[in-house]
Amino acid sequence: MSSSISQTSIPSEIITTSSSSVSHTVPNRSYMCKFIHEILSLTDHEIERLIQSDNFHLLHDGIQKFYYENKNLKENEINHTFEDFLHKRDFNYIHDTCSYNNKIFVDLFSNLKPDMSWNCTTTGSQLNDYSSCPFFFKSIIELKTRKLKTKDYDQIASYLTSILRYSPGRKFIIGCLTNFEETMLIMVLYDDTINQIKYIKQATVTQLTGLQILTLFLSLSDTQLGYNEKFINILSNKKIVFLHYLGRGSSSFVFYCESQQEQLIKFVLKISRQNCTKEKFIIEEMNKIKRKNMNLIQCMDMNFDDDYADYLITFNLRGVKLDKLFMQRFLDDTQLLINTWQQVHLCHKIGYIHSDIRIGNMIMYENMVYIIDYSSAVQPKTPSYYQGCLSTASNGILKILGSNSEKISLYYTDDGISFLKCILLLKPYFQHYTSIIKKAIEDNMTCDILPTYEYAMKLFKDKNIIKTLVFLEENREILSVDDLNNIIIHTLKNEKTDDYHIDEYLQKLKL
Ligand SMILES: Nc1ncnc2c1ncn2[C@@H]1O[C@H](COP(=O)(O)OP(=O)(O)OP(=O)(O)O)[C@@H](O)[C@H]1O
Repeated sequence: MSSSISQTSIPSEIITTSSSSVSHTVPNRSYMCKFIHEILSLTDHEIERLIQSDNFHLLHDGIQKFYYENKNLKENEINHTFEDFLHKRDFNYIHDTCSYNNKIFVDLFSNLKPDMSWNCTTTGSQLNDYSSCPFFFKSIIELKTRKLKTKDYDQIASYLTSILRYSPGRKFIIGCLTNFEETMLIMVLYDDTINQIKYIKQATVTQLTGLQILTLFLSLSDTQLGYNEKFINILSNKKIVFLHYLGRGSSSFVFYCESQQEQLIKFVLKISRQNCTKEKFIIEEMNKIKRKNMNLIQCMDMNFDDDYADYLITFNLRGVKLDKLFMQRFLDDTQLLINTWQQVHLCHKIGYIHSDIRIGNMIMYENMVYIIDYSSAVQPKTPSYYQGCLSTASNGILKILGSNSEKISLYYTDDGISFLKCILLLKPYFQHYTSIIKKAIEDNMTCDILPTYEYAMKLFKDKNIIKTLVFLEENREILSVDDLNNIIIHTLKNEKTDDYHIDEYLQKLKL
């Protein structure tokens, strides 16, 4: 399988670890080179005017003095000293984050720590829990005390990418890499049309000195950095208070919140870089046709009435991830499995394929399992870039992704296969292969997943669940929603019985 998989989709989790924690490094990241004025969308003349201004001179001379006084400091010391320097000059919102440990910050950057973060904080000069949410970041500065290296570009580019991929509607972000004598601007852009991130670095040919470029960077406005405050305003206008951070997906952060308007309503808020209208629509349509007592997640109408409201979605219940004990119950309790599957079937009934069925997209609430995250859902015969996870994708999908990176069509059966693969990955006899698949995702070696499934499915060909999987793979393109439902329910009901002749049942269906 080619590396194209990692470009068109964001690998997702296997069991509990978040998909996006897998890797923020893109192998062989390629950069376009542009002049400073192109990166900043300014003319040479505008840049010239800026650097002639009194404010620029004042800041530039201050940084120069700072540099000469502190050039012998160690890297971790210089961050802190530079923070002090900036705060004294009213740059209150740039923080030394070398050792910042807040959970959201740690999750956002996958345990790595940018040197300095330029945030939009509501609480003055202190970083607090929620000001390290991705959509509060304006930029990142990486401070080095040695010559800049290629790996430094990659490091800052991955920080900027993390912010960009979780910032609703944000098109680009500009960061700064400096050792004071040399400064480089890096721009990361999101091209929604081709679902790809692009990297731009500043051309080394420039008349400006490192200190001038750094001063110029610090003088940039929010808009020039790609930051848009309008989105944040919705949250403050609606007086939404964040109570708990619940987790993140590959394009969203999720919080338990309280609305401080008339009624103190509590709800789950997902803030996504992607438009959530489709996900909202699907959940609402499913709720219209669901049976009375069926467990199903619901959206809440918070009247966000704003352009940016499309990047927000609210849910009625706050679940928890399936823990070890519950996963065991999930495996043993046939009725629980059927209830969970029925939510996927309902999604099919309204004409959508969930396309990201995995344990990480199941939450537990009052002893029931709820399927979440309908954001990757697609309609059959509608080619699109695959956004689901790879660890539970059907072999059919894995094969196609291995040979091209174009849009692909999915089938309802793909969800059935993913559902059974979720169970398979938890089975004791499959654990060796579960580890291989998990490692393949972590190491970005997604090409190993398909052969692992193919090999293990031959090895365990007598297991009932594998017999169904083989049948579903063979008939992936032709099974109707109802046939698929019957097969899955039949398999779940009979999966644990030894004298079960699934072949006969499946052959009957084939006829
Ligand atoms: N209702 C909820 N209750 C508790 N936690 C939730 C809820 N909804 C989402 N979460 C948490 O937030 C995480 C991200 O949510 P979700 O999977 O919907 O985001 P996403 O960005 O669309 O994900 P994906 O990576 O699949 O594209 C979930 O894995 C889960 O941990």
